[in-house]
Amino acid sequence: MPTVVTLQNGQTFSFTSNIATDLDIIPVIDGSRIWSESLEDRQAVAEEIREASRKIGFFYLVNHGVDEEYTEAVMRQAKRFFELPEEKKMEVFTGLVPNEYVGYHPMECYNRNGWKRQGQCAYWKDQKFAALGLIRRTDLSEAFNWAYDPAEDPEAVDQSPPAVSIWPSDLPGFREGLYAYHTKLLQLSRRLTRIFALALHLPEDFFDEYIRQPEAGARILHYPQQSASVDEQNGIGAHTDVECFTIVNQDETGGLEVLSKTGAWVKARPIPGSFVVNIADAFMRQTNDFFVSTIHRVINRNGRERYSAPFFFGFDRAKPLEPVPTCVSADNPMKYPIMTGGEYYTWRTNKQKQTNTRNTPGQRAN
Ligand SMILES: O=C(O)CCC(=O)C(=O)O
Ligand SMILES: [Fe+2]
Repeated sequence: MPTVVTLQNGQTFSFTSNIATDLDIIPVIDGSRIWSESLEDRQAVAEEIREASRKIGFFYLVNHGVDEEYTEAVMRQAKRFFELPEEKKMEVFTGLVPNEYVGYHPMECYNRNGWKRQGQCAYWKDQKFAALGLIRRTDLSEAFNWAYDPAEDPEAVDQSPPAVSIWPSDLPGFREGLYAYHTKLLQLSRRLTRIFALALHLPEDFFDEYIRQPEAGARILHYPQQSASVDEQNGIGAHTDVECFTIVNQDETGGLEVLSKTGAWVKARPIPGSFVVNIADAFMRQTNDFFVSTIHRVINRNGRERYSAPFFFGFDRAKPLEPVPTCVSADNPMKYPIMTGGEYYTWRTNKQKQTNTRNTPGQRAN
């Protein structure tokens, strides 16, 4: 019997086996050419990215130009933060900030894949109901998110938007370490956006006006080693990302899995020095499904603690996500209603925050 799951973007999907395989379906792309002076080189890498983005929606980027000084520093800061006592981390609880995804997301409080039966709910622990099936637990991970801040963007055109992130007290160097990384990833993402324009057979500067003030949030995550089975619990449940594309910096533990088009879970094994890049929902909408936003999850049964740092890049909140002209035609009209980036992100953020079992009605974002 295939398992059917409904995601927060409304999409349903199914898979027949919950066991991930090692199939090599995620291409490894040499990113050095995205920085090349030669348009031919940039077009060549763009064609590889085009194929990856429409077939699987995931690729590894090696030789991406971000020094390991930054990728390692962000992991060190992650370890420092997650080692703090729970009450210290709860000082920056995300439930305190309506509409924004910033701050601390506690362990085992979210349920990304929409499972109904949660460990915290007493009724499912009752013998007579427990007999109805597995007790399913909320995601075994904790996260801290921070947002774009024009003061940390060397290319910012407008310094007026307020910084929305919240920061723990008494953790010197934490904010600085995270923003040093964030600024490098902003630079890489702006460059990649130009390559995505070429990949969509558009002029290279086509999306430039969308990324002067981008939506660019990031998070650090900690996944303890799980002892529960994959059927009972995930590190982060099956989901798609919200913005245009995500750049994931993962440690050497492993655990990220991608759902292939044939319904098999495939391991995105760690490749030292690489980033994993994936297409997210706003880009899939804008390209009228030409690029695919692929379902993924994390299961850490690898015998050690896992840390990761995804960076989520999206277009300016104020701009309508107009269809990409090379992806619509009389025979292939736009499938989605047009809304601004901001309207789309806010809707999705609130949906996600409401799966947090710790939000009290007073704290709930809406
Ligand atoms: O930890 C990872 O490798 C991926 C995390 C992820 O998918 C997310 O935060 O959206
Ligand atoms: Fe994700």
